[in-house]
Amino acid sequence: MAASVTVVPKTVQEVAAAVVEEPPSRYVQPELDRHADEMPEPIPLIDLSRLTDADEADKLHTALHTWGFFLATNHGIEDSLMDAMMNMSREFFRQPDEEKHKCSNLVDGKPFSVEGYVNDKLETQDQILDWNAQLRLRVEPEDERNFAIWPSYPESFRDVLQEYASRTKTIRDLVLRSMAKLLELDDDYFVDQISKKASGIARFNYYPPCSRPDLVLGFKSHSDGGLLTILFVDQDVGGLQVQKDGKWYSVPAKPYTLVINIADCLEIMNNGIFKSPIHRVVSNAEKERLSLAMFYVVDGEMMLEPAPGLVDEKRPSRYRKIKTKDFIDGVFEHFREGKRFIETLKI
Ligand SMILES: O=C(O)CCC(=O)C(=O)O
Ligand SMILES: [Fe+2]
Repeated sequence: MAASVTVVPKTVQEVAAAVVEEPPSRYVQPELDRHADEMPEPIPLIDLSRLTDADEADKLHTALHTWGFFLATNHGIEDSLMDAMMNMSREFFRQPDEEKHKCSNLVDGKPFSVEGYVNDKLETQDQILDWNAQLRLRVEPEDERNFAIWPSYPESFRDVLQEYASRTKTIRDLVLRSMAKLLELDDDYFVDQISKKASGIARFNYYPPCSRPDLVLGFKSHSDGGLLTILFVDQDVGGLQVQKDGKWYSVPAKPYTLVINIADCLEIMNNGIFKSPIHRVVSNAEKERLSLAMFYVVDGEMMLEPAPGLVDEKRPSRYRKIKTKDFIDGVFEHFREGKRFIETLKI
């Protein structure tokens, strides 16, 4: 086992700015095969304004069953709000380092919080880092928004994010209700699991171009730890790939559509009927890429377990019960090593 160390690396933006030819070895993925196939059939594009129609609900069912991902249109967020959100993010990341560090998650040089302009903890010497800088901000519960750490530049960042977050929360509930219906649960089953203490994190990802995209990953292979993720990807810059039956497929970037995926807590709650997809992001040499992922989780004190209505003799519970907080801690620990904690809970 590698010796444990706590080293705070430079953020990837600082590293990327200094790199001329080769990325430092800490970022180099051994034997990376970044190839992905075209999807045999495109990921279904779901019209969220028509989810009560049987044909649209069927499409959602197919998407969740096949990919765990779907593309969403007519989601209720105006193009202008999406543009504003992405532009704010771009402006934030383009600031000089000392400005961004005002939102740092460090105290005395050590990471203290999941929130902020993030420096990930380096737990071991051989941990490989992603070619990706992040700003993470808690948006739920609303009364726990820590504005002290939210960027004050660009000036309207705060208002735009609050508006954006109120829209994605509505989308979250709409999708959770549709999923419950597809699983023949009470429509509100999943929504009712979300108490006032449930959290929502906005994660702004910034992927600098990399001179050697064949050596690094923007985001290493993982599944999301929460309940549901609502992702908004920069126009025209691809890179997201999803795994199915051990093969990688490219997820197309489509302007003004959202990419929504099931995450691990929901896989447990639906007893593995819909899986939380494994995905990653490959880097590119020319263009910077941005994305904004809204992660929704249940309250940390809640016990995670399959919905009783989805457990019977034919389909016994497939996951061990666990407190959500312990689950999320396990997700972070395993992610650093490129592993998935959910695998350890399978019965
Ligand atoms: O940037 C992307 O397309 C995906 C980001 C992602 O997977 C994540 O933030 O968990
Ligand atoms: Fe993800």
